Amino acid sequence: MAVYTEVTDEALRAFLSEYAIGALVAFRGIAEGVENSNYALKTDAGDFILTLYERRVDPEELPYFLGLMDHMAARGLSCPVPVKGRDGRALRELAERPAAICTFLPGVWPRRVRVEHCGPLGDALAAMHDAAADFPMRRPNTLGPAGWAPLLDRCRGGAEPVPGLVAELDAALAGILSDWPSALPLGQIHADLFPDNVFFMGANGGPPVVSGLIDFYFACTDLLAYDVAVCLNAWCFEPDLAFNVTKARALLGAYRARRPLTQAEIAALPVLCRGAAIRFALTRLFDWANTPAGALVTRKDPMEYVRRLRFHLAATGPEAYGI
Ligand SMILES: Nc1ncnc2c1ncn2[C@@H]1O[C@H](COP(=O)(O)OP(=O)(O)O)[C@@H](O)[C@H]1O
Ligand SMILES: N[C@@H](CCOP(=O)(O)O)C(=O)O
Repeated sequence: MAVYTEVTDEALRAFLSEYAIGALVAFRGIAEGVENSNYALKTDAGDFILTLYERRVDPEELPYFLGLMDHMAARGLSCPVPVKGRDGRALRELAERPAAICTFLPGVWPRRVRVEHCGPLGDALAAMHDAAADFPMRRPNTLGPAGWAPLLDRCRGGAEPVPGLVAELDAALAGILSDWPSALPLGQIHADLFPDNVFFMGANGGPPVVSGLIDFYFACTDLLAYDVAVCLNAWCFEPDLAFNVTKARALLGAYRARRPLTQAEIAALPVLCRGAAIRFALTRLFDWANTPAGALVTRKDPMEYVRRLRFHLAATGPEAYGI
C-alpha cells in the first residue's frame, strides 16, 4: 500500500487503546501498493497491519470486505483476519479515515514470477472461490464493464502517455462491451490478484507454496472466470510483455483441478482477458493524471496493460492461453 494519510504516535496510541492487542512497540508506513494507507504495527502481542481506507473505497462497503475475509478465513483460507476491538467492532476511525487492523500474514510476494508460482496461484484462486462460495453478501463490481466507459471518459483531455491512446482504448472497449458474456458462473472474486497480493514461502529451497492472499478491497460479486482472466494478465506475461503460455497452462491447469471451468467460460477467455487488461489500463491511466502530489506512492505504467490488451485482441480463441 501507499501512505496518503499520516498518523501521529499520539493518535495511534489512543486508537490502540480500543483493542486488546498489547502495547505499541513499533510502527512504519508501507510504501508498496497504490490504494489505501497501510502501516505495519508491532505490539508486544505480535505483528499486525493497520489500514486507513482512502478515496476509492466506499466506507459503506467495508462490512462486505471485512466480512468476506472473516468468512474465508473461517473456511480455512489463509488471508488477513480483521481484529475486533474490545467493543466487538473491527471497523473504526483514525485520522478522520475509516480504519481497521488485520492480522499479519507471513511470506513474501514474488518479485519475479516463475512458472513454479503459477500452479500454486491457480490452486489458491480456486480455493478462494470455493471458500467464498457461501458468503451471503453481494457487492457489484464498480470497476467492471459498466464502469469502464465512464472511467475512460474521465481520462479524456488529460495527459496521454502515448498520443492516440484514448482513441485506441475507445475502439477496443466498444468490441469488448459488445462481446461481454452475461451467463457465466458468478461468485465472490478477488478482482486484483496480482503477484503483490499473493505471499509465498519455499521450504528449504523446495517449490514455492502459497502462504496467503491479501488486499481484498476490490473484491466483488462477478464472473468467476473474470478473476482467472485478471490472473492470466498479471502473472503470465514476461517483463518484455511477451505472453508465456507455459505459465498460463500451469495457472489454468491447477485452477481447473480444483474448480473445473465450463465450456462457456473457456470460450469466453479471450474477451475476459481483454476486459481485465483494459480495466487495469484505465485505472492506471486515470491515476497517471490524478495521483495527489507528494503521496508516498509509485504510479504504475498504463502502457503495460495496453500492450497486454493488444495481445488479447490478437488472440483468436482460448487456444492462445494453452487450453
Ligand atoms: N495482512 C498482511 N500481512 C502482511 N503484510 C501485509 C498485509 N497486508 C498488507 N501487507 C503489506 O502491505 C503491502 C501493500 O498491501 P496491499 O493490500 O496490496 O495495498 P494496496 O491495496 O494499497 O495495494 C503488501 O505488499 C505487504 O507488504
Ligand atoms: N494491481 C493494480 C493496482 C492496485 O494495486 P495493488 O497494490 O492493490 O495490487 C495495478 O497493478 O494496476
